[in-house]
This record gives sequence, structure tokens and C-alpha cells, in this order.
Amino acid sequence: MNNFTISVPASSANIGPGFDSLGLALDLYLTLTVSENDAWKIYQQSLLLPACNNYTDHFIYQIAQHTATQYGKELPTCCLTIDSSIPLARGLGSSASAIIAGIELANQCCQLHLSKEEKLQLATEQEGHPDNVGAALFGGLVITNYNEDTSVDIYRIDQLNIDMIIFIPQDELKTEAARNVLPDTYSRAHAAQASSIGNVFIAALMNEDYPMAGKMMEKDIFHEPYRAELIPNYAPIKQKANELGAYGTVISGAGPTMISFFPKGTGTQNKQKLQAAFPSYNIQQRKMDSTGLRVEKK
Ligand SMILES: Nc1ncnc2c1ncn2[C@@H]1O[C@H](COP(=O)(O)OP(=O)(O)OP(=O)(O)O)[C@@H](O)[C@H]1O
Ligand SMILES: N[C@@H](CCO)C(=O)O
Repeated sequence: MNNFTISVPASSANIGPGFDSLGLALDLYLTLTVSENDAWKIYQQSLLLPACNNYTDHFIYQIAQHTATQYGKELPTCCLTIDSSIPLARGLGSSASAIIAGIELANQCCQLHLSKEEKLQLATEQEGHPDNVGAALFGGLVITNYNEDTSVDIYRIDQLNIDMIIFIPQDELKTEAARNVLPDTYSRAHAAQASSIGNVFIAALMNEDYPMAGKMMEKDIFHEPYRAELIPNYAPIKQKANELGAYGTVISGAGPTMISFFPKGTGTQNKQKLQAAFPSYNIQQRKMDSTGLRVEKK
């Protein structure tokens, strides 16, 4: 086995009305440097990574082991050096990136020769929905459909002429907790209204009509109204971004990070103003990652 590096981007799911369906890859990365070794060793270089004393408890190892077993293979012992700029449990797809990294680790180490579509299917089965894993794997903005009885259908937009700003608060919010506040069912009228918002949103994005896309993203009724109370400064962040000319501001994934979409060229100046307005936040201007999962052999 040659040494190699796996790199997987962060992602922002939903973008308002695309609950469990839309994902946007962002230029923050989880990286694994892998070499064959006579015993398992995992070195973690970033303070953003969760502490782990035993390799068998490591989420990425568990996903790799599970994938190898699914294909009747044995994972060779490896030395992993893991680094990350993706904050955990903030709505930036950290678990999806870890799942993709684990699947790719097994793919490389066990020579599974998995196609991207097969990786997407495996990752979606692990995560439960294809939005974050689709973006992390393919890069760009992905539009997906999945239910437990079918394979994942996916389209991709790889060009967005907008600037993006993310607002990362200090405290975590676990996806599970943010899913627990959602209704189990929606009435027909509610579902029809919610999906019509999503339909116009995608049409607006495809036509680069960003004012309309911003209007639609803020009209979501699938998840935003239920989660707003869990998100610190939900209304003030939207209001301030709106005053500064944002097309729209929504919860990133399950939160608590929020993401604003600004006219191209206005991100840098607005980032400074927003950081001054919300000093306890880690506010960053980010770009879309257009590549997704990368493997570099040494
Ligand atoms: N690099 C990693 N290594 C090990 N475990 C990880 C890693 N990244 C994420 N995890 C696990 O996933 C959990 C976070 O997943 P969760 O679904 O709550 O949030 P998220 O994926 O960051 O956000 P969202 O799904 O809303 O975008 C962490 O608490 C940790 O258990
Ligand atoms: N679509 C998911 C993303 C987070 O995993 C949600 O909003 O719960």
C-alpha cells in the first residue's frame, strides 16, 4: 500500500428549503495522511477534533472497518494523522466529512475500487440523508433525492456567483437535538407550500437570480421556524446581514452556525462589519469547494 492523503471538504446543508436534500461544499477540510503500519496509530493534529484514546472508538476507523467488512475485506493496520479545520457539531457537516474519509480509507486500503455513486450510497446509508455527504464527495452545490428503498439521485451546480459568510457560535448543537424539535408530519397544504418554495429556490439558483433565491431561502417552512429558538442570535444575525445587503441568511445544516449569501465582491467588507457586530462569533468568509473528496498518492 502506498502512502496517501485523503481530503474532504465541510458542507452546509439545507440552504433554507432544501431540508435533507441540498448541500453546499465549503473550503474547510478534514485531512487524513495514511501509511501502512504494523499496528494501528491515530495522531490528531487539530484541537477541533474529538478526543479519542483508543483507535477502535474512533468514528473514522469505525466507518472504515464497517465498509471493509461490508465488502468481505480486512482493513490493514495503518498509521493515520488527522487534521481538520471543520468545527464539530456546528452545522458544517463534520460527521459527513468523517464518514466520507472513513469510506475512502477502506476504499484505498482494501482496493475496493468503489465508484463515486457507490460511495455516495454507502455514506448516505450511514448519515441517513445525502445532503452533506453528497456535497463532501462531489463538491459544489448538490441537489439530491433519497429514501431508504432507492439509490440516491443527485444533480450538481458548480458555479455560484456570490460571496458567503458563516457565523460560527462558540457552543455546539448536536444534529440529533436539532432534529428532535421538528414535526413528525406536515399537512398537505404545508408540504405543498414548503416544496413550492424549494422549487422556486432551485429555479432561481439555476438562473442566477440571487435576489429571488435569497427571498425563497428565507421562506423555508420545513425546518427553520422550528429550529430558530435553538439558534443563538437567529433574528439579529438575519437582520444585520439583511441591512448590509445580504440576499439571504439561513441556518447552516442543523445549526447553530448561520450562513449569509452576499452579492459577489461585498463579502470582505461585510465580514468585518459582522464580526464587529457579533464579537463572540467566529465569522468567516468561505468559498465553495468545487472538487469534493480528493486522494493524493505519495
Ligand atoms: N473528524 C471526526 N472524527 C471523529 N468524529 C467526528 C469527526 N467529525 C465529526 N465527528 C462526530 O460527529 C459528531 C458531530 O456530528 P453532528 O451530526 O452532530 O454535527 P455536524 O455533522 O458537525 O453538523 P451538521 O450535520 O448539522 O452539518 C461529533 O460530535 C463527533 O462525534
Ligand atoms: N439535513 C440535516 C443536516 C444536518 O445533518 C438536518 O438539517 O438535520
